[in-house]
Amino acid sequence: MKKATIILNPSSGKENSETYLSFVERIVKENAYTYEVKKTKRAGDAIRFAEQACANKDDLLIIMGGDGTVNEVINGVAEKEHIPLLHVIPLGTVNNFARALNIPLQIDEAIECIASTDYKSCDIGKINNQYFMNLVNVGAIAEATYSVTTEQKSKLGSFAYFIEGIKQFGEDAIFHAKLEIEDQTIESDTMLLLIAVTDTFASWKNVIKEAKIDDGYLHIFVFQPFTKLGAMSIVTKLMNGALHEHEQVTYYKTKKAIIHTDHTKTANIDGDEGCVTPLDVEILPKHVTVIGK
Ligand SMILES: Nc1ncnc2c1ncn2[C@@H]1O[C@H](COP(=O)(O)OP(=O)(O)OP(=O)(O)O)[C@@H](O)[C@H]1O
Repeated sequence: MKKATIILNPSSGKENSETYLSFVERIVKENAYTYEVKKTKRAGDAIRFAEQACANKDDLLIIMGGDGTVNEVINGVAEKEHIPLLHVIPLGTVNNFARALNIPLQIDEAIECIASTDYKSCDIGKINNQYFMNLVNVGAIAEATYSVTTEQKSKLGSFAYFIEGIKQFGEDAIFHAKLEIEDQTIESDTMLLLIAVTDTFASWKNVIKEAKIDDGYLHIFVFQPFTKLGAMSIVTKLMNGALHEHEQVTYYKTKKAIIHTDHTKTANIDGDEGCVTPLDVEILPKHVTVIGK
């Protein structure tokens, strides 16, 4: 029989992931898997459980949680020789990765996809000694998003990030960045740096049109300092999938970059506080196989 691990984060989203467990177990059994259920209690648990699933040579690893749990799993499996097929049941509030993979956001439908044979080989990003599957951003505006609470996210969705981000606008949010991209060195004052692997940003799918989940590239956007009014036009371009067309945004497509900033900045990795600059970023092409399209 095939082997599966189910990692369940009881604290994700509406905190109702456990109510779906028996349905997941039923579908897993019907598809001829033996399985183990592992419930997370704190940060880092999903990394450990994912490492164990690799060591156990599991065939399938099901993630019942939000983007934070998916990110931990990616960090657990990234360096391993055997990586199980991954499946995401999107139980968070934002679920960017599931959206990028066209996984149904309707939970019962996402559970039924366990039986699907639509597999996608996905790129993941490596940043210093961490991994990401969706998005890294750097800057005070990005840092402000740490203060977004689960309640705000549940009520306002992506707009919760914009509301917190906009509070940070001003001179203090400007920093100097030096980007080494292939044989170019680019220097710029900026308010925000964005590095995307997928086309999905703040729960909006298909807005970073340049980025395909399996194209083998990092998609880097450097935002020159902008005003609140300027931000409106940037958001409009973003929502139309035309961010690169904005005159204050510069776009680079690359497999690798080194990013320095003039003072210590922390990168926000897949929505959570991550590593401190300088950032050594690279793409690992088609590194994980995931159920999705
Ligand atoms: N039992 C638990 N109680 C409280 N927090 C937990 C528990 N288990 C894991 N966590 C925390 O939950 C985080 C991930 O939560 P989740 O998967 O909902 O991510 P998220 O980023 O909030 O998702 P989304 O943005 O999609 O809502 C983990 O990084 C860990 O810190």
